[in-house]
Amino acid sequence: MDFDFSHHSLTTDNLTLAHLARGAPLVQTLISLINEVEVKNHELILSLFLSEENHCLRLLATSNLPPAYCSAINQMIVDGAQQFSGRDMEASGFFSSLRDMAKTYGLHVASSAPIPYCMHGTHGLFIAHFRQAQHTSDACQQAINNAAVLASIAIAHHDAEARIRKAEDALRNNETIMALAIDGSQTGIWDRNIQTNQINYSNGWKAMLGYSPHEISSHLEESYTRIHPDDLASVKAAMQAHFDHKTDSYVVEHRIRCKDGSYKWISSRGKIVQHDASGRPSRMVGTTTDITAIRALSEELQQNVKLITSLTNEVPGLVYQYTLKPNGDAFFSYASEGIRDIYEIEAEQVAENIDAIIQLIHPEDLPRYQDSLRASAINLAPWHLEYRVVLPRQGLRWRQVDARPRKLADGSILWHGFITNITERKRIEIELEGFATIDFLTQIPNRRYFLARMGEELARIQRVAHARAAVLMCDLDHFKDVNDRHGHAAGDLVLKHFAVILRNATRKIDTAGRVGGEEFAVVLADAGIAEARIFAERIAHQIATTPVLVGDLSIYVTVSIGISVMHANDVNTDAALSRSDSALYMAKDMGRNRIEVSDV
Ligand SMILES: Nc1nc2c(ncn2[C@@H]2O[C@H](COP(=O)(O)OP(=O)(O)OP(=O)(O)O)[C@@H](O)[C@H]2O)c(=O)[nH]1
Repeated sequence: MDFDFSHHSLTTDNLTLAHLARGAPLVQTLISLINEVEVKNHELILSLFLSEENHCLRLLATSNLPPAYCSAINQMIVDGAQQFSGRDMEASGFFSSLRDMAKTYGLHVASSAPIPYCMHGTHGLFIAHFRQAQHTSDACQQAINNAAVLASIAIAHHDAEARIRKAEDALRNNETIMALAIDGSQTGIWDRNIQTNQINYSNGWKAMLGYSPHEISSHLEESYTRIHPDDLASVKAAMQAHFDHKTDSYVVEHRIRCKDGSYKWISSRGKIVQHDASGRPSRMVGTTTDITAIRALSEELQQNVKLITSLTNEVPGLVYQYTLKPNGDAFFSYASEGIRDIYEIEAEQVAENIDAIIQLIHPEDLPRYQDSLRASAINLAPWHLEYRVVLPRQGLRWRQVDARPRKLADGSILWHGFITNITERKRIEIELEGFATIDFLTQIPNRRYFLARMGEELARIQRVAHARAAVLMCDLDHFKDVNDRHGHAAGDLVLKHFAVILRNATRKIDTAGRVGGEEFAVVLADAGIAEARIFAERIAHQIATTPVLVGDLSIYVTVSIGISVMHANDVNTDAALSRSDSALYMAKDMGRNRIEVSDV
């Protein structure tokens, strides 16, 4: 039996659109649509299935289709959109199996209509059943097609709304995160209309200064009254620089008055974000961050640095930090003002390398200086040294260094230490040493005592007829090489070793002394040239054949010796000494490791 579907479809459209306008849930809208079509034909049962991504059908809306039959359709797989076109259903394998299944539920498949989606494709399809077997009229098919279009609109509308809701949720979420971040960073936001000079502040901005949301006006001029008078010029200059395109953004730190009259330090940043049609800036937005606490902390830090600097500058001498990099680069990472007195240079001169200092160290002390520093680095042992410097203004001066090394993660070594002026102490020490009789290093008579003993011997010769005495000057050969090759400490051991040889070789009536760095002298009482030569040969042989052991090293040295005898008519001790010295000079000249006798 036929029905006037064309009149009916108009009512259905309106009803469906009314549902959409009301924002009714999708399924409710679709069921109302289905009811509207069914109510005009009692034999018709409409059902709407969505096609899933896995090519299955899923029931979305029906009023009268038996649930068990719906579940069976839900399991069916559809192979393509073309099968959904109603008139072709006879040709479709899907519909022939659907028709067989419908019969088991006492129903007859009448027709179907795809639910269009965009230009091509479908959301799914309407399937129409009849309770009695009958022909589907064109008008009926038209009504089903029309319902399919309306369903498509309802589904698209629903999808669009869902997308908008999702975007709104994401935006709200972002806004919440942004608000939390701004709150947590003690930051307020401002927005300035450059042409009207109105500024709007966020509530957080106002709260930062202790104001409630309605307490601050939006006049630019009023904002200037809150800026500390001493900072106003720099704030305006920073703003102008940005307006004049001299800066990418407006950035300034200044003080601002709070509601209670106190001042806070703030960091204000902003940027022009809009221009009017003629290109003039029209809007600027920015942030204001409370940096009072950070400023206070940095001021405290600066005070501490000042305190440490003035303390180190007050300490007499040079307080310093010295760095030795794994690649050998060395420099003073810190040097107090004392460097001007200790080395007569500026800290900057040694901030990158220490050449300026190396040049000032006395050449004789430089090897000791470098050896001891190296040893401190290798053993990570405290560095202590007394050494001489030759300064442009002060001349020869004594310095003492004391420093502690520490190894850093990158392999560098860092010393913290100080260098003091010990010139006066050294002067007294040297003076006192003059009064002493024993040489500290070798523990044999020193030069002063040796000359005194020589004087006594000369007096004896001048007093006693036929009395004799021989004078030997001994100088170790190439001693500088020993120092250079094995270090100063090894050189000291060699000096001590030779002193022991001399002490063991001399009698009570003889005197052996250290008269210079590596120079030794001997007075042999009651001895002439022949006895002196035998003595000289003995000690020369001993030193040449008994090595000094330094660790695994055996250091061999030789000695050159000059011999002369004292004369009763010598005016002083210098006479015999200088004759022996000339003979020694000859021995050196003739190739070293030799004994030469003065012929005078
Ligand atoms: N280890 C050590 N070396 C010293 C001491 N006093 C002086 N010297 C060093 O002795 C060396 C003497 O060197 P030179 O005068 O050039 O003589 P040399 O190398 O022995 O050469 P010749 O005498 O010509 O064979 C210098 O390098 C001094 O630094 C000391 O107390 N200990």
